[in-house]
Amino acid sequence: MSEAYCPWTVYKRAVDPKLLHRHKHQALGEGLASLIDTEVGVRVSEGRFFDDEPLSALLGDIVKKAENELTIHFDWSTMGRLQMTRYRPGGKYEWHVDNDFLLEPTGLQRKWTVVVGISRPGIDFTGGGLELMWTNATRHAVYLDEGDAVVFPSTLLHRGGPVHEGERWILVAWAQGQALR
Ligand SMILES: O=C(O)CCC(=O)C(=O)O
Ligand SMILES: [Fe+2]
Repeated sequence: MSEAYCPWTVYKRAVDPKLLHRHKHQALGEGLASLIDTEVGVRVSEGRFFDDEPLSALLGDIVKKAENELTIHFDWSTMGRLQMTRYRPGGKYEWHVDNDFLLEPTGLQRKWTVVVGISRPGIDFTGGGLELMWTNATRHAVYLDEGDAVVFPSTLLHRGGPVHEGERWILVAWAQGQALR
């Protein structure tokens, strides 16, 4: 039997955890906005957008590497702003896709999603974690240790499962480009 193809790839220790922790503390100091999505009620988390050009460039390189490995090439031009997200106990982000709207004011669409772990599963938090939906409604759990990055198409259904104890922090970035291309 041939090996199953899945359109995502995980890179261990792709980002220096020290840098991620610095950004986490900076976001804490500046204040996190509630990301509770009351309209559809799928998201209970807090976060903050921030900029770090060298980190964006690094994440862009990771996306290009993933495109070559997965042999999928989307038309994208920028990584856009980075997002720091915190889930506390009960925090979650239910099944969704990331490309379902155009980004103001650029009109760009998200093409690739990069999630980088900042907290250690089973140590800093229990429960939670990223799951990706693939063929035949199969759920694939992705365990991201601090510094690990996963790259997947923003069209893919995914969720951040409910955190039970502790705090789960992640960095999320998106390769963005012209819509419908
Ligand atoms: O919690 C996760 O791992 C997923 C985060 C996510 O899907 C998002 O921020 O768009
Ligand atoms: Fe998402």
